[in-house]
Amino acid sequence: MSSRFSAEQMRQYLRMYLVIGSVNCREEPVRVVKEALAGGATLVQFREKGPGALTGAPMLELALQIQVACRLAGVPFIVNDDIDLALTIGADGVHIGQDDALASVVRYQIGDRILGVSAHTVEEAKIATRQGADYLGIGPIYPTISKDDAHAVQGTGIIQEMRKQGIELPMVGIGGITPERVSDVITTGADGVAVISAITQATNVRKTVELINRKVNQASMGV
Ligand SMILES: Cc1ncc(COP(=O)(O)OP(=O)(O)O)c(N)n1
Ligand SMILES: Cc1nc(C(=O)O)sc1CCOP(=O)(O)O
Ligand SMILES: [Mg+2]
Repeated sequence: MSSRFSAEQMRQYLRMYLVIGSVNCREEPVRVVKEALAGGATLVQFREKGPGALTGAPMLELALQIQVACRLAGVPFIVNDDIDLALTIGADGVHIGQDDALASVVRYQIGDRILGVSAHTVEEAKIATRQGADYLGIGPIYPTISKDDAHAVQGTGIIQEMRKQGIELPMVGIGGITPERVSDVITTGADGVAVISAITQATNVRKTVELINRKVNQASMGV
């Protein structure tokens, strides 16, 4: 089974994918999300992880506030890692990695909600496809400050390799992506970019998201 969305719709959602948790933000996370949505973020992932991450009721409250902001903007809301949280609050989907629950089991648990899976190799991408993933997160493309246990930097070559080897699933590049790097990520075959710090640490979140969106559009049109 795949999600309620077509692959083409999924590709559109992946274009400017904000990944965010309170740990990543200099200012109030809900405000950052609202600014990013105003700038045209197309998908939002709640990733409450790392030193000082919220737990319990405060974490739930933040998730709900971000979900409401996404609903009002008509943008799907994805939960990272925590399937129970996603099901409890009625999120639009989940993102899991290779060290998280098995994708085929998660697909069964979440029905036709969106399922994103991290893949670092062509083999992992093939397995995730068979197990019902709707999209792949490929990274880290560049060095990242936002994930302590990130794999070795892969460069855009991994995206090119995945496409060359016949991986057709919608795909997003992640890790160290800045507006200047968007073009290379898209032209090598990604449908979009997933970004934490370049947005959450930006002095102007809305303008940064607008710029990334513009770069994704230009690169996908070959401009
Ligand atoms: C869009 C996207 N791609 C990759 C990841 C990383 O997932 P994972 O490997 O499970 O690592 P954590 O984010 O859970 O630390 C992601 N979250 N989103
Ligand atoms: C959450 C995450 N996953 C990665 C992977 O390689 O799978 S890299 C990463 C962190 C991305 O944050 P930033 O945009 O600040 O580099
Ligand atoms: Mg994970």
